[in-house]
Formats: sequence, C-alpha cells, structure tokens
Amino acid sequence: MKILTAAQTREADAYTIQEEGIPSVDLMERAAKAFTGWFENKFQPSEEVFIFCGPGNNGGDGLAVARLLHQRHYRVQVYIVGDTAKASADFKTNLERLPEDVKPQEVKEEQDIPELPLCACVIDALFGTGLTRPVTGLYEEVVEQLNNSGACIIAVDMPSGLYTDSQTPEGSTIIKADYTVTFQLPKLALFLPQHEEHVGEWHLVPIGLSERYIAGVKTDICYTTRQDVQHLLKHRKKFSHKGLYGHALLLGGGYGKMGAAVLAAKSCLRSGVGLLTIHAPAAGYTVLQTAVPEAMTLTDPNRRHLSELPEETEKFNVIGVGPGIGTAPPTKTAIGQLLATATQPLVIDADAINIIAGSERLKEQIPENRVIFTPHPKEFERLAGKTANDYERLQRLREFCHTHQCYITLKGSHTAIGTPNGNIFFNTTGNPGMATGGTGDVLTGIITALVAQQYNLEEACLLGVYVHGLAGDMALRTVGAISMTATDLIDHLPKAFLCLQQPMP
Ligand SMILES: NC(=O)C1=CN([C@@H]2O[C@H](COP(=O)(O)OP(=O)(O)OC[C@H]3O[C@@H](n4cnc5c(N)ncnc54)[C@H](OP(=O)(O)O)[C@@H]3O)[C@@H](O)[C@H]2O)[C@H](O)CC1
Ligand SMILES: [K+]
Repeated sequence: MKILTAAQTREADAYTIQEEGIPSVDLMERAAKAFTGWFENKFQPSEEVFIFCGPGNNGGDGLAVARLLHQRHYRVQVYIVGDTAKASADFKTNLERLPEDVKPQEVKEEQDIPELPLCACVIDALFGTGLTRPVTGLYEEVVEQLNNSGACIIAVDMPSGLYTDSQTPEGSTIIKADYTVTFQLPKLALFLPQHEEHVGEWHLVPIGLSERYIAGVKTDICYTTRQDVQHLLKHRKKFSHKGLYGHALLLGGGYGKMGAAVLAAKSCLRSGVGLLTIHAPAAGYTVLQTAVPEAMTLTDPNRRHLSELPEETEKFNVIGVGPGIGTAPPTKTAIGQLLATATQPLVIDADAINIIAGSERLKEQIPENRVIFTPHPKEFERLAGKTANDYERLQRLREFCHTHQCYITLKGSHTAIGTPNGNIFFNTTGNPGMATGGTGDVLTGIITALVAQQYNLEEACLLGVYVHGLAGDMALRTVGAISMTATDLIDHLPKAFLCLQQPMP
C-alpha cells in the first residue's frame, strides 16, 4: 500500500470530490463519521469529551465530530482556537451545523484556555496535513497545556504540530497523542520511531478516497499489509520433492554463541527450505546435530571461530551468514573470501555486517543485486554512517541500497526495507515483545529459506519481515510481551504461514 505526501493527500481529496461529484463538505462528513465510529468503539458515552479545533479542515473535522458525538449522547465541549475569520469554508459550514446546545467557546488568548479535569478525554483537531510551519503563540500555549494536562489525547488525522512527511524543525511544540486516528492511508511521520511520544498508537480509518487516484499516483514509499504479501506465497505442487525448495547454507555460530546458529537454522527449516547445511566452528558440532537434527552440519577447522568457507559452496542456492559469528580475525578473512567468491544470493546479518562495515575494501566488494543485509539500527549506522534524525536515516537507507544495489531490512518497530531502485517499504506486523535477543537470527533464517525457495530478493524481504512480525503477534497472544523469546517466534511460524495461506477475512 502506498504512503502519500501531504500534497498528494490533498490531490486525492480533490480528485475524489471531482470523480464522485460531491461537495468537499461531504468528504469531511465521511471523515468525521469514520473517526466517530472508531471513537465509539473505544470510549463510552459517559465520557466528557473536550474538542479543540483549529482554523482549517482539521478543525472542521473536529466540529463535525462534535455534532456526531453529541447525537450519540456524549457530553462534548468545543473550543475554537484562534481567529475564525480565517477559517475554511467547510469549517464554517460545520460550525453552523452544530446543534444549539453545543456552544463552542472561543480561545482567543491565553486566559481562555480551559482547565481540564483530571483524566479528561481530548480530541485534538487543531492541525492536520495542512500544517505549514511550527505552531507558535496561542496555538503553542494550547498544545503545551494539553500535553501537561494528563488528558487522554486522540489526534484527528495527525498530532497537531507534527509535519506530515518531512522533519519538523528542532524544538517545535507538538501534541503528545495517546492515539492518532488517521484517514485512509498512514502518513510517513507515523512510522518513524522519533515520533513515538507524539503519535501514540495509530489507527487507520477508511474515508473512500479515490482508488483510481491512489492506484495511479507515484510514490517510492509504501507499507506492507497482509494483502500485499499474501499473494506472494508460493503453493507447493503435489509431486514436489525437497530438491525443489532449495539447499541453503548457513554460516553461523561461535564459541558461546552457538544458540544464534540454532535459532537461524530452526527458523530456516520452519520457513520451508528443502535442505539446510550449517557450517560452524568445530565446538558447535554436537550442539547443532542435537538441536537441529534436520540440518546437516559441517565443521570449521577452527574450534571457536568461523575461519574458512566449506568446499563446493557453489552447490548452495543461498548463503545466510552472521548469527553468532563474532569478529575474530580469521572470521574477517572468511567473510572477505565469501564476498569475493560466492555466486549465489547472500543474506548478511549481525557480525558479518559489522565486519563489512569496518572495511571500505569489503564494502566495495558487495556483489550487486545479490545481497540482503538485515541490520538493527546500530549495525546500520556502522554500515552506512551516523544520521541526525529518522528522515536522514531513510535517505541514507535509500542511498546505500542504490549505491551498492542491495536490499536492506532495517529492523525496528516498523522495519524499513530498502531496495536497489530506491523504494522503501515499512512493515506493519510485530510488537515490542520481539525486542529480545535472538529474534534477529530468526529473521535471517526465514529470509534465507525464502531465497532458497526462489522468491526474488524483494519478495523474500517483504514476506520474511511480515511473517516474522506475524509470528511475533501470534506469540503475543499466547505468551505475552514480557515472556516472549526468539524460540516463541519459531514456535509460532507454522501458524503464521498457515494464516497467510487462508483467504483474507
Ligand atoms: N483527504 C483527506 O484525508 C481529508 C482530510 N480532511 C481533513 O483536512 C485536514 C487538512 O486540512 P487543511 O485545511 O488542508 O489543513 P489543516 O486543517 O491542517 O490546517 C490548515 C490551516 O491552518 C493554518 N496553519 C497551518 N500551519 C499553521 C501554524 N503553524 N500556525 C497557525 N496556523 C497554521 C493554515 O493557514 P495558513 O496561514 O498556513 O494559510 C490553514 O488555515 C486533514 O488533516 C483532515 O483532518 C477532510 O476533512 C476530509 C478529507
Ligand atoms: K490534529
């Protein structure tokens, strides 16, 4: 699914109005109904609701929501902040439509800002996608007071003060919402970790924007949903045999870190690989043969570290490398040898990334269109350099993938997948329970298995990251976020793949 800029959202709005031949105020009504539907599911009519409206269409939405909530027996208090002379036409229409017993109060100066009761429920409809500069003056005062009030804040479309698709200037005052209910498509700002305290939990509500416009608009940033990945899943033929599903080689493990190789191997097997061979330091032999009996194990001459590649590496369809390997000098040599000689796709994780990050010579040797890196943010920083904020980091992701013609799954709450042609895809599955050791090794195993099965590298990244998060979401329901371990993800992989094989609900 596409992520649109603020300008494209406005275009979608105008296109829909023209295509359907409806007045813009009707689209506002749809938006307000969609928001109200979400709100009613979350909050009881016994709640007193304080709605703060700005001068634009976001404020207009707030006024329409006030009317709809009033009709549904919520007690609403409406505050109009700033000068209504500048208000948009649809704002004015909705102001007129307010029932008599909802008397909006004007906030024209600081002393007009109301004291809110403890634990108030506030709807923030000050600014949405039309914000053009940081909030200052009276608006800033209102935002600060709301943030300090301890209220539960629900932002309409965007938290007021937050730029939709570019860096909000340093030091700006921004609403700290508990929930952001955004219209039709999520905005870029909602995916970025630096905005967590402003966005809270975000939810999408459809408002029927033109499908034709959305299908035709050009964007290089998308987010992946079940619909996007489900159709990628390949079905197995009746007369199939293990040779059809690829033979993967996993280079992993080190003394004291054999578990990382075990996790990657188990998840690789649970993700459909035909055959798996693990090449590990000699100390890992018994561990691996016992823990992963389905895999074949080759041993490195070095007991503690990976020091060389196995023979006949060309027979493998894919090589996954990194989990648990460390950065000892013999391992660095082996990674250099791998980049120089391997002819198949490589899935490169953990210390294999760190080793490449530490050597300009190795970076230059990254083979084009054959590598997937799976870094966490620190590893990405080592590989691609420090950045000042999340927007710069996305730009760096794009540039690195383009320069090296590689794929990167930059792990995080919304893992960002960069591709050689400059596209970025945000994942939408997963949860904070997955922030625990070993879950990255599981992702490496999954993606390696998918590449072995002839998914192209982009498909393997999109599907692998999605199913990894889906297994995490399923584990959340059975073991919870606190107790979740990487092994729980592997245990839930079968359910996650099964779920993707079912028709969409
Ligand atoms: N397609 C959709 O998704 C729909 C969205 N809807 C809602 O509309 C808003 C966007 O409305 P818009 O009127 O474009 O913008 P805003 O309401 O966010 O704000 C614009 C007004 O605010 C002024 N402004 C902007 N920045 C500041 C600031 N920092 N301080 C003070 N005033 C500011 C701006 O005035 P200018 O001075 O810049 O000219 C405007 O007056 C979207 O978010 C949804 O909530 C529709 O309801 C349905 C379709
Ligand atoms: K808002």
